[in-house]
Amino acid sequence: MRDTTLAGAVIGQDSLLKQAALVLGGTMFIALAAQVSIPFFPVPLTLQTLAILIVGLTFGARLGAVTLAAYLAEGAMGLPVFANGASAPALIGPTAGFLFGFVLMAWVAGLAADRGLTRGVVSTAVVALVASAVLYIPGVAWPMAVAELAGIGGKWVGTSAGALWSGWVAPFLLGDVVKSVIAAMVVTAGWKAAQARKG
Ligand SMILES: O=C(O)CCCC[C@@H]1SC[C@@H]2NC(=O)N[C@@H]21
Repeated sequence: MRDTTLAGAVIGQDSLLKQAALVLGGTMFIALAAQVSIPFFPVPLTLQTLAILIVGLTFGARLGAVTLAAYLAEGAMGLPVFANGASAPALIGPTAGFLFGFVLMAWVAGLAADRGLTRGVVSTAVVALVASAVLYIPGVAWPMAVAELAGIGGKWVGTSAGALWSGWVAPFLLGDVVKSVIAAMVVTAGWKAAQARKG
């Protein structure tokens, strides 16, 4: 049977042990990428989204979303896995919408992978761009309204549309394009290598 995900083709996702190893490895990869950042305020530019795209595109929707849920759990437990070594407090800070949205982002990328849409560079880059765009829905909804509804205070809560654009969206758009193309190149190269190995 044809493997639907790259992780399945390379190491298999058939046993619980393999799935746990993938989830653990995925969270470590994302945590490392989170430390590569340019500390813009209030939202840093980081390599998290590149790592999340690669995880989602490689693991598929279910395991990708589980990996991101595990990543959030690690941070909630106090591990310094978020940007700039942050942990639990970030889950109610200005970037919390992005953090929770990472689960959705990995799921969207993984869904396309599960459907076989991530074999060519162009289609994979388009999928990665769509998943990157979807992330801004929770990313912006959080400071715009959700944090206030959740009873969270802060200068960034209920901020203006202009500030949302200049703090939460605009600085990252070019990077999203670059990260999407890199993720697509990595994943399609992975598929080529996996196929060459099979002969
Ligand atoms: O606090 C965290 O660990 C999350 C940081 C979120 C950064 C967001 S993700 C989308 C956008 N692209 C970036 O490079 N930075 C922001």
